[in-house]
Amino acid sequence: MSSHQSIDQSREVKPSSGAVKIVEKQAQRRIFKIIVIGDSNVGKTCLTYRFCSGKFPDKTEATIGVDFREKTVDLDGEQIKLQLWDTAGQERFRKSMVQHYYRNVHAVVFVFDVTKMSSFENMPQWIEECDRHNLDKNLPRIFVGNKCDMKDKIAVNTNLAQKFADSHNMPLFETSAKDDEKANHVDAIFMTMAHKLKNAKPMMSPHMSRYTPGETREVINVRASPHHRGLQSINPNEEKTDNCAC
Ligand SMILES: Nc1nc2c(ncn2[C@@H]2O[C@H](COP(=O)(O)OP(=O)(O)OP(=O)(O)O)[C@@H](O)[C@H]2O)c(=O)[nH]1
Repeated sequence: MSSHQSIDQSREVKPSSGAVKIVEKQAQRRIFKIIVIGDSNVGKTCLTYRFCSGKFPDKTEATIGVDFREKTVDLDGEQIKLQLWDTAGQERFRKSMVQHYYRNVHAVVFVFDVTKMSSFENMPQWIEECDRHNLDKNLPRIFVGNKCDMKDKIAVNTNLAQKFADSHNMPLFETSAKDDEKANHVDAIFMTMAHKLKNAKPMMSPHMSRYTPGETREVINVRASPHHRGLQSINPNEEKTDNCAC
């Protein structure tokens, strides 16, 4: 039995009620957890914000712990919810949360900054971190070079990035969270992932599905002032709350 079916059964509802139909529709919606990882300052927050809110954030600060955003997308008539876990790149802001990132993950987006060679050179370490946390090597993975709008500062050329992506069996996307003309391109990254997930993965684990009917956007262990990014704050001092999907 799928986790969502068990939600349906836990609700006492009358089959003829209109409200029941809504509940059932929500309960059947599949949810996928995608973690976005890479060095600090490469633009993980801006990419997830661009996808979920359709714009480049006015202001960002280093992520503390993890920011959590969601977007529901329509794939061939099926509503799929993508939960994007925007993780802190700075080691000191990751420590307390890191074990939560890697639970029940369905896909990974690796991000580097095309203007910063070190962010590309550190990629093997991010892959190793995934391995250390026993992430299934067959999970869909996408490799993203961000900040392509800074054309005169490009340090990592496409050939090099493509070679790395090929050697790790990942598609490469070079994009810009900032450039409005590339907004569709950012969408394409996450929609490609959604398509891969739709075909590859059946359901959320039962542990996570407890939270599936809600439509709220939440932040776990957020930065000091998340509101400018359109996020809601849970208690920033709590590592884990009842609303935490980890
Ligand atoms: N030019 C340009 N700047 C960008 C782009 N994406 C992000 N930035 C800038 O890069 C800086 C870091 O962006 P963030 O999205 O906060 O980076 P992050 O990877 O989430 O950083 P951490 O939270 O520390 O891990 C900010 O000043 C952004 O404005 C982009 O596509 N082009």
